[in-house]
Amino acid sequence: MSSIVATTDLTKRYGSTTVVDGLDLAVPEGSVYGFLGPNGSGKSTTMKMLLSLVQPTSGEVLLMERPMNRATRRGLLAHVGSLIEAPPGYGHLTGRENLRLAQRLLGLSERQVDQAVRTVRLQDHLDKKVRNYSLGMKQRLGIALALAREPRLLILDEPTNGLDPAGIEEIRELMRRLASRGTTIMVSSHLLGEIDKTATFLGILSQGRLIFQGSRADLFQAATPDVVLRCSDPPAAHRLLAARVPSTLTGQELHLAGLGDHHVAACVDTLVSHRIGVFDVRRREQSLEDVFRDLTAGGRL
Ligand SMILES: Nc1ncnc2c1ncn2[C@@H]1O[C@H](COP(=O)(O)OP(=O)(O)OP(=O)(O)O)[C@@H](O)[C@H]1O
Repeated sequence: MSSIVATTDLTKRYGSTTVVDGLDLAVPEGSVYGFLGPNGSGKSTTMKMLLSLVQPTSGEVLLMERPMNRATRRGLLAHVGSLIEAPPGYGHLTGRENLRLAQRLLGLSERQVDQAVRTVRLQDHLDKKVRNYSLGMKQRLGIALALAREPRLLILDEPTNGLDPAGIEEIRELMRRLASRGTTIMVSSHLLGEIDKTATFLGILSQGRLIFQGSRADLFQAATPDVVLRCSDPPAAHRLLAARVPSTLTGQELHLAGLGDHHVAACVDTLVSHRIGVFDVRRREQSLEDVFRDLTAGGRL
């Protein structure tokens, strides 16, 4: 699969603070790439570097397999639509007037604008002033402006921020529709649940570093779920194992964190050799939220 966005060692420093730290991003063509990370982890800065709105301190950006630089920037960005931070649009103008402005500015056809408006389902609200739009409508107008040039790649920074559940679902549904037509979407969020169901690929950022990149299945595989162990003498087992592995005693269950299969076997061995009967050993069921929380809290992987 070819990468429509690829970065090598992409880094941004402000003074002595590194806010984006050596990113090697690979966004597969045709994917919905969920770019996740807590607030302040560097998502917006990264997206701005991809769009050449912020100059990287070091590293390289390839869009559509071509390096982004002063000479290629204009040509490459003609294939990219974006919505970064606050939705664009002049409040004192109507939706239609805003679209007309963009149409003239970007040299778009009537058909392109019409189609974009229909895609975001804004055709019945075009004569209203944008300042009277709901946040969801403003976001949809922003996406329509980004879509009108029929981009191969759409970069959306927290498009569901501040929306109510219905608005969030609308944006999700829109992303799914666009993806099914072949547009690659890179979408950021600090809330996994908001893009989890839409994203086919995930990149997770923590303190400027990419701590995971891959499919959802890869993520589950890479994160080691806790082992839950029941045995004949939980307090004794806890005393025996706590020195070697992070272990907590919850009621009659012992929870062992971050253990690979061989370590689990070694723990069971230890218990049995101390005449503690092992009743049950299983991996804890975990949601994607748990994995995300563990990863971003501990910065491990
Ligand atoms: N122009 C700037 N000068 C100095 N520091 C900056 C600048 N822009 C961003 N930062 C810092 O870089 C860090 C990452 O910010 P960024 O906006 O990229 O994070 P984010 O993951 O998008 O978070 P959020 O969701 O809150 O926007 C933050 O600590 C921010 O304060």
